[in-house]
Amino acid sequence: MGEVEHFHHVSFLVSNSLQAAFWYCCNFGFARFAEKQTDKFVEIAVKNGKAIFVFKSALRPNVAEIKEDIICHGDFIKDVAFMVDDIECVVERISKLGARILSSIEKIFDEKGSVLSAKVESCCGRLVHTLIQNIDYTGIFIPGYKPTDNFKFANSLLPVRLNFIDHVVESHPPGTLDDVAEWYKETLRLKRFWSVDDLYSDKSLLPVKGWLLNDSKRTTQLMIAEPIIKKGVRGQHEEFQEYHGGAGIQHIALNVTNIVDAIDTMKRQGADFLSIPDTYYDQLEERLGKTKLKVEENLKEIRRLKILMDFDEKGYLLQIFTKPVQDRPTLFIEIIQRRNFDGFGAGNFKALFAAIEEEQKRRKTFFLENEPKI
Ligand SMILES: O=C(O)C(=O)Cc1ccc(O)cc1
Ligand SMILES: [Fe+2]
Repeated sequence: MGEVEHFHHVSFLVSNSLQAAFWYCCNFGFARFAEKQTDKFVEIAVKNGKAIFVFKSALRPNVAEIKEDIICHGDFIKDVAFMVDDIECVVERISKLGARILSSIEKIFDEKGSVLSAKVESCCGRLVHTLIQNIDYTGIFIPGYKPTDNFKFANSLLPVRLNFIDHVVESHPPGTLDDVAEWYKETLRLKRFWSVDDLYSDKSLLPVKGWLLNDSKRTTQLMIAEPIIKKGVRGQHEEFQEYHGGAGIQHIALNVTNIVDAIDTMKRQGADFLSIPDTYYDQLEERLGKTKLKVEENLKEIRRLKILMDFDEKGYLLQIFTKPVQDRPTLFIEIIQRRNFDGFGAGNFKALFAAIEEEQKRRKTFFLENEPKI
């Protein structure tokens, strides 16, 4: 007991929740469905399938609880919320470990029933984790949120179907993964499922260390990553941490059943993804030609839409990554489809890392000598 069941939602702290929510609805097919307002904050919840994002902003100046956060990080993911089976057990373990309990267990309720909820600090910068255990809640989201209609304009767009949050990736400073993995094991019972000490070891690209942590049923996938520092250049995690202001969520992957349809629609409606060279698809088709794997999708469409593909003898995954989704080069979104393949696209790391480094060079954040002199 005392285990995580699945991601419940992800909550962003932003300067204007209305605009952020609208932007996510237009780009990724979310629909606004719930809202909560207090004297200090407004929160807007958007949903697509089981994936729920919440955007929170302050309604007045100098709100103490978030002042530091907003000054330091800009718009960012503040809270990765988990559904747990026994909140008392989890909170007790967390307090024993010495982590701060930001809100102790509380029963929250409205006319649709109740849940137990608590909030704890994480070991990932200023990220927090809300923990939720259901009692008998039948409402739309969490007690206290009122239903809202979707944005009229977003309703008129072509639909995009997402399923759920496939995985979340945290970016940590170099040399800290052991402690981070230990923290998630001791608190949330997330265990290391696999680890790669060098996610991509080609000498021409910058290495990243990444470990995948899972709950026992493997429905919650949390990846923790850190850079392996190289002189003279700023890798993707150094760039993230420098612009974000420390450790934080680097990307969120959203699971889909039909990635070709989803990406075709998202691209038509303006979502901006990393570009992949044609040579990647020449090599992919050659490698696929040597296997007996049956691919349902049209490879011409995969090439046209610049979707990445990795496979083994049993199945395959298709994935694509957006450019950063705010002014700073920090958080990005991944769309992923799995067909009998629950690993990570190790065969895609080269293409992904090359595309990210290309973007870094374009933004002039890759080489350290280009650092702006303040
Ligand atoms: O391939 C994926 O979807 C991953 O999530 C792996 C990953 C982990 C860390 C990175 O900096 C980049 C990619
Ligand atoms: Fe990912």
